[in-house]
Amino acid sequence: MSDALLELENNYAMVEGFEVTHGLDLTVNEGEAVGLVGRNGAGKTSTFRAVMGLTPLADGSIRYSGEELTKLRPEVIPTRGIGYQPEGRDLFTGMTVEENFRLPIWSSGKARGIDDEDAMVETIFDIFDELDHRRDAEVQNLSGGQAKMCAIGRAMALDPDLLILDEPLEGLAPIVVENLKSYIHEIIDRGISVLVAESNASHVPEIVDRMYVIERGEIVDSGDPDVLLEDEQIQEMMQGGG
Ligand SMILES: Nc1ncnc2c1ncn2[C@@H]1O[C@H](COP(=O)(O)OP(=O)(O)OP(=O)(O)O)[C@@H](O)[C@H]1O
Repeated sequence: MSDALLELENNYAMVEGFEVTHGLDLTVNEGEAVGLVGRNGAGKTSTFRAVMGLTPLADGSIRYSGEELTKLRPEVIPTRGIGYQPEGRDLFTGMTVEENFRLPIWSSGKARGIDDEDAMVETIFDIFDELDHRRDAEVQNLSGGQAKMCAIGRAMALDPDLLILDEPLEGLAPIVVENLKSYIHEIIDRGISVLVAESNASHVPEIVDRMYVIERGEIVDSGDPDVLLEDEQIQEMMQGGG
């Protein structure tokens, strides 16, 4: 028996009436950190949005702990244990850092079986200790690195078993990238599985155990990130975008 947590099989994701992934298969096993690497426009975001029920599939299945997700409404999916950090600076503006963490718990904490809202919020601030003194800051006033931390922290609010991160390191200064990587390592060390998209493949071997390469909506290779990134064809493919 496999210990698969998330299983995408034969996915054809549709965006604005166009098929943007073509028979995509991808698996994340329990406790695993997996990368999805490809140029901008390759289909990483569409794949993640399909998992979260935000982009429809023309065909295929997405199972999480054996349950078919494509039959669920999008608001139910995080309550099954999947946290999602969308690409970019997508936070609840006009609200503080702490309110961004509390909002998912207010709306869906009960459905996820979270009894102690305060304890959950403090667990997030324990990981992202740098945000502790900014807890009352409105999120639009955060630096780029702090905003990414807040977005990942918010994705942790429903105590996920799997965290999906869409380009968490994008647009950050090198020192901030190192900082973010150490936070992601801490999350992995806590036993949370991670699926992370990156268009800059160089960061990925330090974070993940296994990686998929996506090109024009298809998985073209998968395996050990260090080995894949040595491959000249993959190096060529990654250049000229991302
Ligand atoms: N709103 C949209 N309308 C039309 N086409 C779209 C839309 N969003 C994405 N696409 C197309 O879908 C394909 C996959 O895009 P997707 O955003 O999933 O790729 P990506 O690998 O995540 O890249 P990026 O990092 O740039 O978001 C691309 O060809 C893109 O042009």
